[in-house]
Amino acid sequence: MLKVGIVGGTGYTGVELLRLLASHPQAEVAMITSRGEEGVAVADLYPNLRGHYDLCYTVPDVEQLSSCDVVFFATPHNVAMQMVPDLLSAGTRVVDLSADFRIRDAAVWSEWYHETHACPDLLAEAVYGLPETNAEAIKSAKLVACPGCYPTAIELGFLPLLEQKMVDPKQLIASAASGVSGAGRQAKVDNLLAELDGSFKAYAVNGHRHLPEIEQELAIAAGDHVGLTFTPHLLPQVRGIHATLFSQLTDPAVGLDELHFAFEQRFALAPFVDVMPLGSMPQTRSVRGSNVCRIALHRPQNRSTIVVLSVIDNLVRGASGQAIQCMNLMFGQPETAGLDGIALMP
Ligand SMILES: NC(=O)C1=CN([C@@H]2O[C@H](COP(=O)(O)OP(=O)(O)OC[C@H]3O[C@@H](n4cnc5c(N)ncnc54)[C@H](OP(=O)(O)O)[C@@H]3O)[C@@H](O)[C@H]2O)C=CC1
Ligand SMILES: CC(=O)N[C@@H](CCC(=O)OP(=O)(O)O)C(=O)O
Repeated sequence: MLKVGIVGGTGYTGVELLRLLASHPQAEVAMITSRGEEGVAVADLYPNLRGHYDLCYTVPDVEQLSSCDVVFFATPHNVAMQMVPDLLSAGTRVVDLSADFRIRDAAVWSEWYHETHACPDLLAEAVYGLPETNAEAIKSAKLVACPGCYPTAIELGFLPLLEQKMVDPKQLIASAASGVSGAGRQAKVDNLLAELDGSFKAYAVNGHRHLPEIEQELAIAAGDHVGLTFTPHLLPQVRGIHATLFSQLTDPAVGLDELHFAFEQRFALAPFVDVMPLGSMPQTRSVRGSNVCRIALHRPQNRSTIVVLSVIDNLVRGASGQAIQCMNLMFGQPETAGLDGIALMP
């Protein structure tokens, strides 16, 4: 049994880790932290966990956490980076759901996160936790930096097109919308039902912190610099990301069937990417609660703009599910262990 610790267990990704790990055959959560809820039983805060956990929250303590085989950080940025060096020194492997280790360049990280990086020397060691591109490196990683939720949906949707140089890497556009659980379990006026219900809006149009992360990873896929315009939106629902991705064909003679085949081939061995039949329009509810990313490909009016639709559950494939997928790879478990739940519909 893998002994698991979770730092940040009262937030949405923390409780989603608990929900998913409850049915993992080879992992047991031994420790879960909260500074605000010390001593409270997790099942008292989250009744969906009643009967599955006897655990109570404790305050984060590196020495205690280092008795675990793996520690997940489900915390805001600038938390993991304070504790990770000591955990790694103690031989504990880390899966960080926050943005602390996603960006290779400490100066770029500081520019977008407005803090000085606490351990820039670890950035080169951290492995970006997108299993479809980095599975081999994840297997031996001591520190995995899980991708952001928007980056997961957007990178998977663009990957085959860029890797095969089928589209112009300088002309990429991603218009994406997220459910409000993406903003975490914090008291903010913007997250109130009365602010969200019946409404839809864009935000961070002039620069979202996921932009450098997505461009960094797409540049690796393309083998070239990329130019991305990324516009996030807030959806009046709890879970789900819907990304609509636009790119320009480098060779307009290439047919849609050929592009679709390239996607099918690229993800043939990926247990959590579903390349849908031509003409499909994936909905966020088709992935709600599941670790699957569903992708559909379109070429309107047979012109040279390719439209890719990519949907995920931000809390599962965009965070906790993908983090467990990485843990499975790191510890030689079946990649799908604990993750075979089917999406909830309706
Ligand atoms: N929500 C989403 O869809 C996604 C989130 N992420 C990322 O995952 C991380 C967690 O997100 P989410 O669950 O939404 O966040 P929440 O705000 O819902 O929860 C944050 C958790 O971190 C704990 N925490 C806060 N500050 C500290 C600290 N200084 N030291 C230790 N623990 C702390 C909180 O508990 P307490 O204060 O009691 O200690 C709480 O349990 C973030 O980095 C987020 O960006 C990534 C992908 C998707
Ligand atoms: C709806 C909403 O507010 N979403 C968050 C991003 C989601 C997230 O959790 O960001 P990370 O994946 O980097 O942790 C935002 O726009 O900042």
